[in-house]
Amino acid sequence: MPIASPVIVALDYPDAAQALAMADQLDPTRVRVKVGKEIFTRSGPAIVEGLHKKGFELFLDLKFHDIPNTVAGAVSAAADMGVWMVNVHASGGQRMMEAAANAIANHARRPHLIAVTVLTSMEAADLEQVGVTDEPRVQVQRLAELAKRSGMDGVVCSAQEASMLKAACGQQFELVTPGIRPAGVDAGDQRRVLTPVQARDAGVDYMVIGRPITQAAEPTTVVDEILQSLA
Ligand SMILES: O=C(O)c1cc(=O)[nH]c(=O)n1[C@@H]1O[C@H](COP(=O)(O)O)[C@@H](O)[C@H]1O
Repeated sequence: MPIASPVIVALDYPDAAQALAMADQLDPTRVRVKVGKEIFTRSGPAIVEGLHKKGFELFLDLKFHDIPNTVAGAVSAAADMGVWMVNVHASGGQRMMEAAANAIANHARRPHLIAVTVLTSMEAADLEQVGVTDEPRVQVQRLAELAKRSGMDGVVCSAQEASMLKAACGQQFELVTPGIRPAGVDAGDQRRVLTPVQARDAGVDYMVIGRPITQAAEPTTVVDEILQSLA
């Protein structure tokens, strides 16, 4: 049965034991979890299996970005693992995203297929260094519209762009937003941030939250506080 919570906890840990220990403190009926590049590179599909066994719906965040044939195969492998959500980089282009969508179109357990627009750690100066002179929100909307045309279910963006994208791409187009920081919590390397309540009010569907929970002295208290603030 799908869970109603918008919260996805990013399990960014250097080993499976720590990620699984954190998961043991979380309730799979109240939050989803995300497996990213650090833990997956260390532990591989075993960490996905371990979290599935604990009953979690899982976002496999490997941000595939390669030639269409390679990304199609990678997304297909993710679907075979039974993950709930998987992502690619929208900047891989329309043919790459269409190949990814086609690869899983008829999969029995088709995951949500999401495209990353502009990383939430990037601001205008970072984009300029890679040759994009538009403001982040302009580039985000450009890539979100391309992702929609290419058959993606939604995008990863900052909550700062959520209301703009709901207007541009429609209510059904899913918005997954990292860069979430409860008031007073250090932004770290994130640049385009909002609080959980601001993100909800902006219309996001899912919020990815890592260090504010995983680095807290009492992670479960932080999860409770976030969920209560959203209730
Ligand atoms: O795709 C992602 O999940 C992602 C995209 C993005 O633009 N920014 C971003 O921070 N993320 C991921 O979201 C998580 C955010 O973690 P915290 O900054 O610790 O809350 C990390 O696991 C990032 O890899």
